[in-house]
Amino acid sequence: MTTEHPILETRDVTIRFGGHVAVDHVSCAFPRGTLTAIVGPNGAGKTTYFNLISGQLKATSGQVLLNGADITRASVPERTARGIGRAFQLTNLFPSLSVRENVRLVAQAKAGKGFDMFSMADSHIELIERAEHVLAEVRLLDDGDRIVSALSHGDQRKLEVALLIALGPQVLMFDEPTAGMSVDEVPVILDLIRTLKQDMDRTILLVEHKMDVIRSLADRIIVLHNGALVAEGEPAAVIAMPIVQEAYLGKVPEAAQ
Ligand SMILES: Nc1ncnc2c1ncn2[C@@H]1O[C@H](COP(=O)(O)OP(=O)(O)OP(=O)(O)O)[C@@H](O)[C@H]1O
Repeated sequence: MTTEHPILETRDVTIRFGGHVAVDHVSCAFPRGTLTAIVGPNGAGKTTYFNLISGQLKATSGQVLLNGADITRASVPERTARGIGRAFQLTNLFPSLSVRENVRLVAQAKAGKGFDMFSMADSHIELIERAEHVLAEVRLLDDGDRIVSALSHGDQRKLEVALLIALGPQVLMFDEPTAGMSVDEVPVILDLIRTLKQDMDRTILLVEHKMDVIRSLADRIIVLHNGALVAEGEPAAVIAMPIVQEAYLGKVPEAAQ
C-alpha cells in the first residue's frame, strides 16, 4: 500500500561538486498533505536539495524515494510523469495562445499517457472540464480567453501554477515563489499556495527566505546548513531555535557545524 510510505523521502542523499559537499547525507520524510518549508542561510544547499528531488541533479550517494519507489536515477520527465511537479520551471507557455488553450494543452499532454481511443469524445469533455477546474483554482477563469502575452507578470505566474496543477502532481515544489515579484503580486501567489494546500492529496515543498511567509504557510520546517539537515519540526519551535535565529543573522554556532 502506498499509504504506508511517506509520499517523498530522501535517505542519506549527498552530492559533491569536486571536493565540496553541497548536500550532506540528508535524510528526511515528507508526509502526504503537508507543506514543508526548507530554510537556511545562503549557500546552505536548499536549491541543490530541490534539484536532487526534482531530478535536475543526480545524487553522488543516497536515495530519493517517491511513494516508497526508488527514483534516485530517474530523469526529470520521468519524475514529472510519476508526480513530482516543480513550479516556474516550465518553458512551455505558448504566448500567442489563450490562457485556456495553454491549460488544455497541458491537460491533454498529461492525458496522452493512457489515452483511450474508444472514449475520445468523453475524454475531450473531461479535458475541457479539467482545464476549467484548474483555471478556477488559480482564479484565472475570467481571464481564460486572454492571450498569454498580454497578461501581467503576476497573472503569467498564476498561469504557470495552473499548468503545474494541470499535470496533476502529488508533490509540488516552489523555490522562492515570490522572488522577483512586485509588492502587490506577492500576496496573490501566497494566497494561491494556501489554496493549493487545502487539497490534502498535495504535498508541498517550499524554499523561502521570508520568515513571515514561512510562518503563515508551513506545517513544518527543515533547516539546512552547510548541506546538512540541522533541525526540523513544527514552525514556531524551529524558528525559536538558536541555530535558526543565528543562521538568519548569518552566524551559526560551531556546535552545529
Ligand atoms: N553546479 C554546482 N557546481 C559547484 N558548486 C555548486 C553547484 N551548485 C551549487 N553549488 C554550491 O553548493 C552550495 C549550495 O548551493 P545552493 O544554491 O544549493 O544553496 P542555497 O541554500 O539554495 O542558497 P541561496 O539561498 O543563496 O539560494 C553552494 O556553496 C554553491 O556554491
